[in-house]
Amino acid sequence: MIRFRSVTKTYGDAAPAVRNLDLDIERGSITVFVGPSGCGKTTSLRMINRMVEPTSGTIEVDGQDISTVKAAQLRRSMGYVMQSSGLLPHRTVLDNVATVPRLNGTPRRDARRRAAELLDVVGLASSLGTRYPAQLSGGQQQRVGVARALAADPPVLLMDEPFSAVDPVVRAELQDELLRLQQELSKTIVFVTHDIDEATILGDKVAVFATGGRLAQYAAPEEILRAPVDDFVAGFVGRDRGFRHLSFQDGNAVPLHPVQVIAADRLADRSADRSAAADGGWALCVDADGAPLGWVPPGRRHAVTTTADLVPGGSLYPAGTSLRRALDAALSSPSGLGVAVDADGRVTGVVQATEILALIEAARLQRTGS
Ligand SMILES: Nc1ncnc2c1ncn2[C@@H]1O[C@H](COP(=O)(O)OP(=O)(O)OP(=O)(O)O)[C@@H](O)[C@H]1O
Repeated sequence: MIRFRSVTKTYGDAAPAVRNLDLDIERGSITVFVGPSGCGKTTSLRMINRMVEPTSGTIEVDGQDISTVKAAQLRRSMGYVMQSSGLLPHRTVLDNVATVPRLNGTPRRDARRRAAELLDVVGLASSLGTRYPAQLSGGQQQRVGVARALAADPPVLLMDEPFSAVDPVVRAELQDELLRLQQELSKTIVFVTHDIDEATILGDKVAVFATGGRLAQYAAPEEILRAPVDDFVAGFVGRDRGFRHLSFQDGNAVPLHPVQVIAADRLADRSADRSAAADGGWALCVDADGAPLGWVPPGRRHAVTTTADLVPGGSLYPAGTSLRRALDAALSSPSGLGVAVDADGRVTGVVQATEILALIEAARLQRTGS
């Protein structure tokens, strides 16, 4: 547990960067500091490992006031990941990851073996170990940064906008990867971001900071989206917050309907599925494993003879996940039918936007007791 008690930080004679912060961060959870630029997120994060000293107040880690612990010793128990991966350019990836264990006295060979394991843990091929940082993509460099922070197996991981310099697709991958890692590792992670979407995806708890270093709200992400405490938080979580909140609503109750399916290797078969064409419904083409390939529009069965003729599908709904995924699948599908898939990517049925909206409305009525 990391505990901030009435912590204020003032740089020189400027207004406080962090103002009277009280915050309890639970062990083994991901806590996200989010807020606009200059509101004191990084300062708050850096006070945890004494890169920045508070002007007043105390910070405790597992009951111990960190001002009584040597900064170097404290930092050994806390991995740190920055926006720029901060890798040493003249060292190979493997040696970068092995740096802290080496400093801690781990023999070179053991440190390298552990480093190679960690590359695997963060989803990097071991062949990348002999490269230099400049020979990696931005996303790969950030993964190495995470591996390096994990190398000494610290209980606490401090992450300062670690994914903000990579493109949105890679960023989403890195977020998924972090959540997967956390399931295995159960570290206490404190994560700084500007991005409310990232905060709600990653955080068990989210601390929204307002300008002037004030903690505006500290709660589970679903609560922040559903019930922002003030206009500042409401404005910060933004216009899409109703839609984002659907991420936290269980999709298990969404009715799955059967869909007309055509195997890809039957597309060219003129004698097959004529009746399907005649009925005027949308048909879904699937590959040999049952994964969706695209749609055959009503009455167009005769014109679709190869997969190149298919109408591309929308997003997929991994069955039972959130209402957001279900609704997005339905809204993005050319047929209006959202394609549900199982864990192996096989089509299990389709969902309809009107039915999902009815569930959302029922949940709202239940919540408000009306
Ligand atoms: N070393 C420093 N010396 C003087 N002022 C600083 C220093 N570090 C931060 N500040 C000031 O403290 C305030 C909070 O900065 P901080 O970096 O903690 O905010 P932030 O929310 O992390 O911002 P960003 O998202 O832009 O990184 C800002 O006004 C900043 O200019």
